[in-house]
Amino acid sequence: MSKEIKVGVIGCGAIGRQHIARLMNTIPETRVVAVADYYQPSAQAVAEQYGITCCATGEELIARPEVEAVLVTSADPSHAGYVLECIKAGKFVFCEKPLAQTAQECEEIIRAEVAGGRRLVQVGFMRRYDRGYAAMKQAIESGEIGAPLMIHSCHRNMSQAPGFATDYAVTRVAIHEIDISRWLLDDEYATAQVLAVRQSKNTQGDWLNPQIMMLTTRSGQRIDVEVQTDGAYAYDIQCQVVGEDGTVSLPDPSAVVKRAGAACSFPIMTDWSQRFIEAYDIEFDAWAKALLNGAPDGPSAWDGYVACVTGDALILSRQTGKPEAIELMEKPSIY
Ligand SMILES: NC(=O)c1ccc[n+]([C@@H]2O[C@H](COP(=O)([O-])OP(=O)(O)OC[C@H]3O[C@@H](n4cnc5c(N)ncnc54)[C@H](O)[C@@H]3O)[C@@H](O)[C@H]2O)c1
Ligand SMILES: O[C@H]1[C@H](O)[C@@H](O)[C@H](O)[C@@H](O)[C@H]1O
Repeated sequence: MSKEIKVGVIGCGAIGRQHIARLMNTIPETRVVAVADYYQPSAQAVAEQYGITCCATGEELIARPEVEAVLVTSADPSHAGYVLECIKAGKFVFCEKPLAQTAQECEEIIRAEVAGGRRLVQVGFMRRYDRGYAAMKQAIESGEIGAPLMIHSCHRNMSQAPGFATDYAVTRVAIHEIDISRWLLDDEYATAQVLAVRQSKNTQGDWLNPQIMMLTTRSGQRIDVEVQTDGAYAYDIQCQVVGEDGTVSLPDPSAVVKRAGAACSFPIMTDWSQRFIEAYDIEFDAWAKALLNGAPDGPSAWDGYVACVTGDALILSRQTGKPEAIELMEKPSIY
């Protein structure tokens, strides 16, 4: 590995372009050397902007000898295939969430990574790098609020891209709460359930909105997640952990507090890219430093797998109307 990690990026859409700018301008240890996108004009535009290589396919990018690490920011269904290809080539790969579409695909990735004997994969669960969540975890671990008993959380969005569907409320939206809640509680899930709730008139398409998702952990804690996929007043992420001696809550990002017209207010952000901008920077800074030390140490293929198994159970529960058990394979020792 060179001192400046040469990264290839597959997927030059919204987050791909933001991460490319981040890897080029904000993270000193990384440089993007090649891009690919199955919509060629998109990759060409980015390649021209930075004067870098435009590859015809993701596979070609992975195979290029100068590419030392790969960032996958293409559409969800393509993630697993590219991650497997990177493992086959022995290259580090950072995959935006979700790791795969199904738990079976995640198992295949885990088997391939374990066969190589070392971690290559990191999954883009960036909330673990958000200063607010990190401070909550520290407070929980300090023992100050006693044993955590439950989490109340909500994930409210203003809009979704065309083609959205009910299941995406789990696989694209609540997947962040699935990951962050087990990280905060340091426990695995036992059951998952979706509860029906009165539907919002602001829903912009033919899908269920809102949904309430319930999870229990092996030690009996309960997590409730209110998911508004669209039509909400802002992009608002909230989380409160209730312990036996106190609570900790996710702070809002810092903003000027205005007192005027007999009211006190502060603005709330409207989309994820601004709300978590610092978390993404910290996430990639940590990724680069870990690679230079030999291996990624952030969210792993195991974490991507647990998120998929949990998501599958939530989706099944919406059909069966009852809590579904979450059963995991044995955790390999490299995780
Ligand atoms: N961590 C986060 O907060 C976060 C936020 C946004 C998006 N994401 C994830 O990032 C990924 C991209 O999201 P986006 O909002 O940028 O979507 P997008 O639609 O704006 O961009 C996706 C890009 O990938 C390309 N693409 C699709 N399939 C491909 C394939 N098989 N091979 C190569 N290129 C392909 C598309 O042409 C497009 O340019 C998604 O998986 C999404 O879940 C994560
Ligand atoms: O609800 C959004 C999440 O908060 C973001 O972090 C992205 O993952 C995006 O794709 C989702 O639509």
